[in-house]
Amino acid sequence: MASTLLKSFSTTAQRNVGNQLSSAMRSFATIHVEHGRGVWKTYGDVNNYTPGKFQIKTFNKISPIGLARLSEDRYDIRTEEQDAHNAHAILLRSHKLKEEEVAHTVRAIARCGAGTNNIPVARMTELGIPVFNTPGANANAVKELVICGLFLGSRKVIDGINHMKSLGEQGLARERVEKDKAMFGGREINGKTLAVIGLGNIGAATAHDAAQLGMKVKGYDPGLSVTAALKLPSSVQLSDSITSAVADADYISINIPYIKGANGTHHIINDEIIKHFKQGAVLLNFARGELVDSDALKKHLDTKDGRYISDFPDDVVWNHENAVILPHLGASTEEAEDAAASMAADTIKMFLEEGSIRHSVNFPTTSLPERPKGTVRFTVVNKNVPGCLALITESFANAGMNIVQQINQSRGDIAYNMLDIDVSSNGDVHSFKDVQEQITQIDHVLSTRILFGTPGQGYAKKIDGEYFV
Ligand SMILES: NC(=O)C1=CN([C@@H]2O[C@H](COP(=O)(O)OP(=O)(O)OC[C@H]3O[C@@H](n4cnc5c(N)ncnc54)[C@H](O)[C@@H]3O)[C@@H](O)[C@H]2O)C=CC1
Ligand SMILES: O=C(O)C(=O)COP(=O)(O)O
Repeated sequence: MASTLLKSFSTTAQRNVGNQLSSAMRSFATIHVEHGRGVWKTYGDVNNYTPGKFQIKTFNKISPIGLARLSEDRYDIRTEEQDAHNAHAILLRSHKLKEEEVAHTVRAIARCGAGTNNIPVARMTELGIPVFNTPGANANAVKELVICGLFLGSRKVIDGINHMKSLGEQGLARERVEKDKAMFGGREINGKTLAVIGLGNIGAATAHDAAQLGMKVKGYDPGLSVTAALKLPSSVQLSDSITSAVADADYISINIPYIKGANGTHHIINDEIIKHFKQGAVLLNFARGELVDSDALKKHLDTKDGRYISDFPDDVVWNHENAVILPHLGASTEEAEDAAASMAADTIKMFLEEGSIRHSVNFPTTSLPERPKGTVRFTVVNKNVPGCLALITESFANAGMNIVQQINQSRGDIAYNMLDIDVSSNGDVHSFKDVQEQITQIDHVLSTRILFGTPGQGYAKKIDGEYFV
């Protein structure tokens, strides 16, 4: 393949490593790479591209405390309303992200929260884009609302409040209060049984606090890790199926991710499960609306005096007298918003500036020790197929470049590589761009980056043989 890059090894190659690297970084600040089908070339300017800063596209209200971790000198933060067609990363909460909102320049997406069902994760994996979330950052906020839900499901607090408003409007509150309260009797949670479906960050915290409040707690989670199990109170009784967990429960809290498709969790709480619910059982859904089959649930509310406390819209039971529907408030506390946005910002920063990966839902956790002086860091995303890694390392060897340290990790269909290359071994910035070009062309390689420390440079992406920055 023809390259229009001019090679200029001569002078730079002789300089000491420090000069060489800073010279390379200066050259990089002016190099922009345009990619077209089968062609790789450089040119001087790219419309609306801001050299030197990473552009971050945000959706939803992201906590300013979190965003402040992305310093103004290195990050250009754009809101939903602002143009950001050269965005390097996306930060969002519950916005339902469409593929067309992910510009070809986007290298990463971070969800300030737990659930990533609003992001087309499978497609992002195909495109080689890591998706991150913030495990545990908003769990306490949700747990507190689940505990509140236990009380809302036991005591007719909301009906009582509405009644008092209505009496107040008629000037009858004092006269009627003692007589009317008999309409709003309830029960206590102490001594009752709670089944927690999903014992992750929220479920485990809920199990813990419910036990403290005197409840008998049962739990079901086929993916329970040993670490998570050790954090659970010893009194929690583990069940081997949802059915056995819910069978004798007065309260059921569902705290699992929503996953579409085969082996997913769509309508996991369906007629089959709900028919095992006890008379008067209260279902708490602070996870996702789609986990529950509302038609089946309605029968439980209609015929078995069941209750439903949910954080999500529902077309069937939204106005049922036994349902309390909240406007997705679980994570809407200052503390949770700050914690989730801060964790997401730190994760994105780490990925953009160092290439390290943590808290990803589709990429392997990957990190290298700090980049040694006199090295340039490459990262490569490729499909997890045999032989790819050998071709990548061979490209450096063919260019006479020495790999100082490297790591290759895989997860499912994707593999991720970080490689620190000795800059004294060969050439200047153009030699590195040449190697990047060769690596990007390898079959199954999806994207490559050179991290020079100059933000916003050195990215190349290949989709169906077509290159993009
Ligand atoms: N209402 C709100 O504002 C919020 C809602 N959420 C929802 O809650 C969910 C859980 O959040 P976290 O506890 O932070 O996540 P997490 O990842 O810490 O825990 C999820 C747990 O569910 C388990 N699980 C998965 N599939 C299961 C199944 N079929 N049956 C039983 N257990 C299963 C997993 O093994 C894991 O332990 C999120 O995915 C999100 O949908 C999370 C945060 C805020
Ligand atoms: O973290 C989650 O999964 C949530 O549901 C929280 O959503 P939010 O960030 O409040 O829009």
